[in-house]
Amino acid sequence: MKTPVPDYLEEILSSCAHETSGALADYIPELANVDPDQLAVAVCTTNGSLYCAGDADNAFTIQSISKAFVYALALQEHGVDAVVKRIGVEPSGEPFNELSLEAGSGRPLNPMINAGALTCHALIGGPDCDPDERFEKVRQGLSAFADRELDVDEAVFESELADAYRNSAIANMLRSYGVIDGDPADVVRGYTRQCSLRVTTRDLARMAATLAHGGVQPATGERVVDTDVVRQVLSVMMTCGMYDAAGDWMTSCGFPAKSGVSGGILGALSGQVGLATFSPRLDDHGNSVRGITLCRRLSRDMGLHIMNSPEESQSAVRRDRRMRTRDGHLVRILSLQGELRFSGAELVLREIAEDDTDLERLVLDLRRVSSIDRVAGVMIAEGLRRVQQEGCRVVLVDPDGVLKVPAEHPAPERVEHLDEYRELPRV
Ligand SMILES: NC(=O)CC[C@H](N)C(=O)O
Repeated sequence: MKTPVPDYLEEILSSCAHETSGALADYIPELANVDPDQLAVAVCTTNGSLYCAGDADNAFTIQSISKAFVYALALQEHGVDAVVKRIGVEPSGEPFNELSLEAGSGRPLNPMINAGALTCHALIGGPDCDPDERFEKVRQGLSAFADRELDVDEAVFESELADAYRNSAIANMLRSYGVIDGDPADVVRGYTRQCSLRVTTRDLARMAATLAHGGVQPATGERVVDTDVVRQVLSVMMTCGMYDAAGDWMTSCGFPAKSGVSGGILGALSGQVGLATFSPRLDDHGNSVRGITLCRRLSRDMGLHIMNSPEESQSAVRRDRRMRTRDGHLVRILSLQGELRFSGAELVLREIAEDDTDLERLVLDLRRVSSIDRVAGVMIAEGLRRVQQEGCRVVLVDPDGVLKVPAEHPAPERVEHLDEYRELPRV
């Protein structure tokens, strides 16, 4: 059997291949020289399966997509609180290269606009780090996300640096307000090199999958950043990743994403997939026109919108039986199923709490439960502790050990199967 995923990706590429609206970014002269018809998509799951279509191995510069990853590296190095003191997390509603700081705090509004990204670059390695060493830390960090040594497109770098008046103005503003230390020219140079790192659509999908996988690179198994760092990065991507088109993006695509002026878009949905698109023509916000069309399709077809209503889920309680043992004890057997989270655990606890019979034995059959998350585990363990305290004997049928009972709670009895109770007469 040939998996249908590549055919699907080919199909969505051909459905938007005819679109030619938008324009190449030309404020970086070298970017105006690329082939505008390039088109690619790549999807990488959190278990490392990668699917590509179109020009997925064509190289282009990462540009603003680097901001999400350098933010991750800064958070990892300094901790979330320290970074949030320096760079805000509010969507700016302004173009990415606006000269603006948050009223009151004087911080850049967020790390996805240039003011925040320049500040973020400067945080890597601390204030005394040599600028070349700082860039090398950034390059190595991004390479770890991609599982490939990334290098710089020197022509794009020189081309942007020669014309970097706007970013120099922003860096000088940051220096004058004491947001960055050191020479603003070094920060602009390092940041511009960071934006000139060369990637392919395939690389971006791998980098995205590392975010979707909680900071662990799916192919290497290497932890690149911690889970709390990833949560912070994805949250800021969700609210600020598409600049002044963030609201439109949220409603139509609804997954955390970051775009760059060379035409890439990277998106990540926690626990599921990382994805990337590449098409160089941009809309007025600086986002790839066909990239947005592709992301809308992917979101709709693959159910990636984080606000989608969950599919109708089964009740956590699959069966509820009462029996009396031969020696006369009343037993209630609750058979549970599925993935137990807060609402499932609440249902189970309510069923037990509302039991007005003189319950002497409670059997929880967990063989059809696939997982119990942390909150549901704590709730059920506490419920069981309480019924045990009231003198009820609790038995778990949990051969796979899905319920982890905290050490300080009385350990319930565990049996492998229900045979002991199966032949008993029903009440
Ligand atoms: N939106 C972008 O991709 C902008 C990145 C570009 N290097 C800049 O700083 O202007």
